[in-house]
Amino acid sequence: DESIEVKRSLIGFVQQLSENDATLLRKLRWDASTNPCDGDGRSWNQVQCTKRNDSIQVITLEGLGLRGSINASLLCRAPSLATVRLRNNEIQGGLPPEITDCSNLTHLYLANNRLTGSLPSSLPTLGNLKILDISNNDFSGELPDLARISGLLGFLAQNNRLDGSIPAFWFSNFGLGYFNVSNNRFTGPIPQGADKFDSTCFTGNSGLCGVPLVNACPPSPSEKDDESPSLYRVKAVMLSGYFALGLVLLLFIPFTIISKKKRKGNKFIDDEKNALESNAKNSSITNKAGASRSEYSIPSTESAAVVDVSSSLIVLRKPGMNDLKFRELLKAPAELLGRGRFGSTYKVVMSDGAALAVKRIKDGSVPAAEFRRRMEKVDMAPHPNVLSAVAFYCSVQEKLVVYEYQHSGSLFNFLHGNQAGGPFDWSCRLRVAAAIAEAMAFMHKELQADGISHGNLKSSNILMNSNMDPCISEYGLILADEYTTKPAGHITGAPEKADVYGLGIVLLELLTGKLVQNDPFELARWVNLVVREEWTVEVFDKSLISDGASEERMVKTLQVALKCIHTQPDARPSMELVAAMVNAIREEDAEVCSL
Ligand SMILES: Nc1ncnc2c1ncn2[C@@H]1O[C@H](COP(=O)(O)OP(=O)(O)OP(=O)(O)O)[C@@H](O)[C@H]1O
Repeated sequence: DESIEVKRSLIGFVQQLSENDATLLRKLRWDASTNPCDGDGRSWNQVQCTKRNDSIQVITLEGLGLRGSINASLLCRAPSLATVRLRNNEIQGGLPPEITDCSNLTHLYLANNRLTGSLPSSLPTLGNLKILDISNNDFSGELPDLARISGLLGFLAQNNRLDGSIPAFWFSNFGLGYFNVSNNRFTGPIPQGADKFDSTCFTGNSGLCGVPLVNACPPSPSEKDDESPSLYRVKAVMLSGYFALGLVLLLFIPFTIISKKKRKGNKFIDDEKNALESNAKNSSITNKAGASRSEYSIPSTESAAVVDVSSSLIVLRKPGMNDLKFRELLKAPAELLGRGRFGSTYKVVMSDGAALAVKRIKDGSVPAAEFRRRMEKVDMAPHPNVLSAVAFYCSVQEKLVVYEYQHSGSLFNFLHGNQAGGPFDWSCRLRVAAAIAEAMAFMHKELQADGISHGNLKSSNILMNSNMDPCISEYGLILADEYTTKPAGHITGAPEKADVYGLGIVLLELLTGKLVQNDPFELARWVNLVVREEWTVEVFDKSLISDGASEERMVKTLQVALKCIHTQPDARPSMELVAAMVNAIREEDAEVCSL
C-alpha cells in the first residue's frame, strides 16, 4: 500500500486539477482509507500499480474536463510514478519545475490542454524520460537543454508558441522516433539528420530553414570565415599525403623495375606499374576515409610471398580459382567496402575481370580446424538464396573468405541508400522477407545437427543478386554467442534463436524503413514502446502507408517480428515457423513485386 501521506498528496493533486470537484473524486474512488493497489474491487480507478502491487506507477486522467492546475509537488510524492497522462482537458497554468521531483517519470502526456509559460529549465534532470507530449497547448519560450535525456524517444510539441532553435543532438540520437515541432515559432537551420522526419513535422515555423523543408538556409557570413582554415588544413594534410605517396612510388618503382626486369620481362613490369598506379588511385579514395597505406591491397598478417598458399587455400566453387589466382588476389588493389564488428570486406577486381568480395575475419576466436569444418558444411547445403563462398583461406593467423561481388548491393543499402531503381514497395519487401525466412529455415534444418547457424544475420549481410533476389551472405562465419551476449542482461539461447532475433530485426527494418546502425536492440526497444503505447500504425514506414500497402498484412508481419525479438530466446518461434508465417502473409498478398 502507498503511505497515507502519498495518498493524501495524490488526492490533493486531483482536487487542485479539478478545482475541488468532489464528484470526480468519488467517481475515481480515490480515498485515503483504501489501498489504491488492492485489486480487490476497492482499489482506485485510473491508476495502475507496480507488479508487486505496492505502489502507483501510472495515472491516467484524460478527457475529464479538468480545468485547474498541475501541482507537481503533490503529484511527485508518489515514489514509483512513471507515466502521467493528462491529455484532452482544459488544464491551465504552467508545468511547474517541481515536476523534476518525479525522478522515475518516463512518459508525460499533456497534449490538448491550455498550458502556458515556458518548460522548466530543470526538465532535463528527468533522465529517464522517454516520451514528452506537450502538443496543442500554449507553451512559449525556448526549449530547455533536453540533450541530457539521451533515451528520449518522442518529443511532440506541435501547435504551441515555442521559439529559439532546434537542438542538434536529437537527430544524432537514433532512438528519437517521434518528433513534431510544427506550428511554433522556431527559427534557424534544421539540424543535420533531421530529414528522417518528414517536412510536416517542421512546417508552420516561419523562421526555420533547411532539409526537409523546401526553403534552404542562407549561407551565414561567418560560415565562410570559420570553414576556410579547416579546409586549408584538410588540403594540407591531403597534399602531404600525396607527397609521401609520391616519394614511396618514386623509390619503389625504379627498385621493382631494376630488380625484376631480368627475371620477368617487360610485361610484368607494366603489370606491376599498373598495379601500383591503381593502388595510388585507390589510395586517394582510402586516404579520404582516413584509412592507412596498408589497405591498398588486402592487409594480411602474412606476406603473400611467404605463405604456403596451397596448404591453406580451399577452393569450393570456382574452377578458375587456384593458388596463383589467390596470390594475385592478395596483391591486387583492393577497395575497402566496409568494416564491421567481425572484420573488413574488400572488393577486388581480378585480371580476368571477375569482381570478388573478400571478407577478412578480424577475430581468431574460431579455431582454424573448426572454421574449416563450418565452411565445408555450409558449402554442402547450397540454397539459391544463400551466397556460396568461392573459396576460403585459413591459416593460423588469417581467415579470408572469398565471395562473388554482388553489384546490386545489400538490403541495407537498398532500404536506406539512394535507390535509383524505383521504390521498394510492400509486395517486394514481403517477397524479400519470405525468401530470407525460407532460406534460413532450410539452412537451420540442414545444419542444426552440426551446430552451425548464421550468427550475424542482418540487412548488410543480405545481398541482392542480379535477379534482385536476396542472398544471405556470411553464413556460419561467426559464432552466434558473440551476437546474443552483446547487450547487457540479454539472455543467450540456442544459436538458432539468435538468428530468429536477427531476422526479426530485418523484418522490423522492412516495416519501419528505419536504420539499424550499431545497435539492433535500439530498434527493438523503440518498436516495443510504440506498440505498447498503441500507436502501432506510427511504426510503419510512411512511404508504405502512402503507397496504400495493406495495413492488415503489415500488422501481421509486425506481430511475427515481435515474436522473433522476444527477449527470452526460448519464447521465440523456430525459423521454420517464422518462414511459414511470413509465407502465409505473402500468399494473401495479391500484388506482384516488380523489382
Ligand atoms: N559479396 C558482396 N558483394 C557486394 N557487397 C558486399 C559483399 N559482401 C559484403 N558486402 C558489403 O560490404 C560492406 C562491408 O561488409 P562487412 O561484412 O565487412 O561489414 P558488416 O556487414 O557491416 O558487418 P559485420 O562484420 O558484422 O558482418 C557491407 O556494406 C556489405 O553489404
